[in-house]
Amino acid sequence: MASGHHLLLENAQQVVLVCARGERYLAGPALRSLAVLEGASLVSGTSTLLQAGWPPSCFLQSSTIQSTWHLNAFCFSTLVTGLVDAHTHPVWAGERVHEFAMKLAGATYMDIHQAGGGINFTVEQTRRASEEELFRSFQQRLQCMMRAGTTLVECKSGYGLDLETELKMLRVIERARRELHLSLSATYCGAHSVPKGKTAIEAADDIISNHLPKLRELGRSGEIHVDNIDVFCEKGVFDLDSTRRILESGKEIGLQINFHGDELHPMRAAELGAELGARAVSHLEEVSDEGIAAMAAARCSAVLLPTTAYMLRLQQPRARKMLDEGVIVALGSDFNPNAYCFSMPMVMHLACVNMRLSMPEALAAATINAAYALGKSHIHGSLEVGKQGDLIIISASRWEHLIYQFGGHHELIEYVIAKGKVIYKK
Ligand SMILES: N=CN[C@@H](CCC(=O)O)C(=O)O
Ligand SMILES: [Zn+2]
Repeated sequence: MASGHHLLLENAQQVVLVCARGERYLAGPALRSLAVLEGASLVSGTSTLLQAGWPPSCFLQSSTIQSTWHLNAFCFSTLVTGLVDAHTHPVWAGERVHEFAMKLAGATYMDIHQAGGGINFTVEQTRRASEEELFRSFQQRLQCMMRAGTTLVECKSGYGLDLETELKMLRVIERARRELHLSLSATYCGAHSVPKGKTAIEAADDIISNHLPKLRELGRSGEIHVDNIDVFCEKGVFDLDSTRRILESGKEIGLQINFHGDELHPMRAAELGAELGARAVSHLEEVSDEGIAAMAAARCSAVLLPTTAYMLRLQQPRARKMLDEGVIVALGSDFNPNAYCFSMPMVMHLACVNMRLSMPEALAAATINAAYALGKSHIHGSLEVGKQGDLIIISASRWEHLIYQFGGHHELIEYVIAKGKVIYKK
């Protein structure tokens, strides 16, 4: 064994790099086959082993590795780059299992929302919860995501709506970023719903005049780091004009635009996202043909959320048309009290069956393309030199088992490794 490395994984059946030429995303024909090494080994740490003549694509670098691991005899194991979850709402209090029963009995998402349930119900519970309480439940949810193979996760605020509670949520996300092993992308989603007692225009004014200046101040002082800005652009929530005003103001203070659009009604949100230079628009069940073309041209990624369409029995987003037109398709779990799913392997399975993605398309959407949607594909989303050493080890001869075995990820995932360090062992 050569010296100088920190993590050496030998004799894997397959090593799934996803891509190997520094691509920032995969779209079009590049999705037909992923970069997979057969019968390979991998090292994460220093580049010493390059001298031992190993293929350079097997070398990762991480500056934060604490100890040396040497895992051998993986002849029945496959290494896969860590999964990226591009859309979650993981910080909240209370529960909404009763609403699942209402939906099964025929209520729509908007029936429940307009009757004061849904997001507004969770807002009341979250406002009452202490920061510590929110952190504890958030930490447990991140653990569940991690055990399902997620190593980078987007985390939204948006169950506060008032400045005080939005900041409480963002502090919880910031604490997790500093204390826990997973990588996080923080999203300010103060326009997730119109708060009681305000119109959408008043809520937008409050966000633009009060929330965003405070975020800029806290970002400058280093107290809270926010990456993205989000709005729920939907009929009866924020219309296109209010959405535009909020997103433009967010962009002015340096946030990446990444918002909910064209979910329940066609809103021309995709067209807006393309025009504003958004990194991503999520949902898109009701996207127009023009919206798809505009997103492809603008390299604005589509974050598709198979759990939502499944849970709410919505029409599926037209993923095949998006892929055929060259849109960068990413996936997210949409974990929230409405769609309670931690598992990106299950999300990929649903994307394949219900949205007709191939397995390579689904894995790219849950790794390099999800990282692109978060502006992080230069360090996440594939196993390549210079990227963070995030990967999972599954007990299977081929990576496709991770998607094929629906709900089987707990049995399959043996190890989760983040920044070159083992953070979970089954
Ligand atoms: N559509 C808006 N937001 C969430 C649902 C949040 C909730 O119902 O609490 C979503 O992405 O599905
Ligand atoms: Zn959402």
